[in-house]
Amino acid sequence: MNPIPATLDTLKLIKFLKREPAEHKGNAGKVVLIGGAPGMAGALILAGNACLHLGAGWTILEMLDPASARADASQPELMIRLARLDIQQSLANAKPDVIAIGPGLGKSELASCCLHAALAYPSIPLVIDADALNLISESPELLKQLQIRNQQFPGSTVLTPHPGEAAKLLQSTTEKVQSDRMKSIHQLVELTQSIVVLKGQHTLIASPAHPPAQCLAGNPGMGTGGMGDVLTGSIAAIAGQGVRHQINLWQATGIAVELHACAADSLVTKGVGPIGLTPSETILEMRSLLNKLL
Ligand SMILES: NC(=O)C1=CN([C@@H]2O[C@H](COP(=O)(O)OP(=O)(O)OC[C@H]3O[C@@H](n4cnc5c(N)ncnc54)[C@H](O)[C@@H]3O)[C@@H](O)[C@H]2O)[C@@H](O)CC1
Ligand SMILES: Nc1ncnc2c1ncn2[C@@H]1O[C@H](COP(=O)(O)OP(=O)(O)O)[C@@H](O)[C@H]1O
Repeated sequence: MNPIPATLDTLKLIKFLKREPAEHKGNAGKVVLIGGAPGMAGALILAGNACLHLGAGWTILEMLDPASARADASQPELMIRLARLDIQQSLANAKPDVIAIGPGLGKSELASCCLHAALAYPSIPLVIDADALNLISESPELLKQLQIRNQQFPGSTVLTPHPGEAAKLLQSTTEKVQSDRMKSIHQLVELTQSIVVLKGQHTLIASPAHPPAQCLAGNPGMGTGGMGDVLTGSIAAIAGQGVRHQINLWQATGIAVELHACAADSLVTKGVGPIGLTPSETILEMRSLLNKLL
C-alpha cells in the first residue's frame, strides 16, 4: 500500500531568489538548453523563454535545427547556437551552471551524441525531458550512464516524464503508469536513481532521498503542446539561480512545478483559459507570481 503523498509546499523558498543590490548576471546562473530538432525548434525556444523570464543570468540554446539556429528577433536575449557533434567541447567552453536537454530533441545520431555529452558533464544540475527520456528508454548504455552520474553526483539530475514517457522508461504502458502513479514514481526513482517529476494531474515529485510529494495545483488547460517545455526551462532557471542562492535541485524542481501549476490556475481565474491557455502566457504569469513571492 502506498501512503498518501505529502502536498508540495515550496513557494516559500522563492524568497531565497531575492537579489542583493550588487548582484549581477554571474550570480544568476548560466543555463545551456539542448534540443529543437527540425520541426520542433519551438519546443526549445519555449524552454529558453521560460528560462529567461524566470531569471537565469544567461540562457544559451544549443539548437539542432540548422534553419532555426540564429538570433531570434522576437527574443534577442536568447543566445542561439547550432548544436554539432563536438557538443562536448561546446559545453566545456560554455562552463554552464545547469544543463537541460530534451525539448524537441528528436532521436537522431546528433541527439544521442548531445545526450551522452550532457550526461558526461560532471556535477552540475542536469534536467532531462522529452525525447532525451525516450532515448534513455531505448538505450541500456544511456541508462547506465545516467545511473553512474547519479552515483557520482547524487541529487544533481532530474527527469521530467509525462505518463507516456514514464511508460517507455518502465517498458510499460501509459494506462499502467496512470493506474498507480505512486507505484510508478517509486519504480522510476529506483530505475534511474534520479529526482523524478511524474507530470499530469497532481504531478508527483520524488527522489532516492525524498518520498513523493504531490502538487495539487494545475488544471486541464495545461494540456497544450509546449507546456512541459516551459517546465523544463523553469526548473533550469531556478536551479541556475539556486547555485548561488542556496536552493538545491530538489527544491528548485518543487518550486518550478508549483509555480507552473499555480500560474496556470491564476490565468484561469482571470478568464485566460482553460480553453486556449498557452505556454507563452503561462511563462509571463509565472514571472509575475515569482516576483510577488520574493
Ligand atoms: N512547439 C514544439 O515544437 C513542440 C514540440 N514538442 C516535442 O515533441 C516531441 C514529442 O513529444 P510529445 O509529448 O508531444 O509526444 P509523445 O508521443 O512523446 O507523448 C504524447 C503521449 O503521451 C501520453 N501522455 C502525455 N501526457 C499524458 C497525461 N497527462 N496523461 C496520460 N497520458 C499522457 C499520451 O499517450 C500522449 O498521446 C518532444 O520532443 C517534445 O519536446 C512538444 O513539446 C510540443 C510542442
Ligand atoms: N489535467 C492536468 N492537470 C494538471 N496539470 C496538467 C494537466 N494536463 C497537463 N498538465 C501539466 O502540463 C504539462 C504538460 O507537459 P508535457 O506533457 O510534457 O507537454 P509538452 O511535451 O507538450 O511540452 C505538465 O507540467 C503537466 O503536469
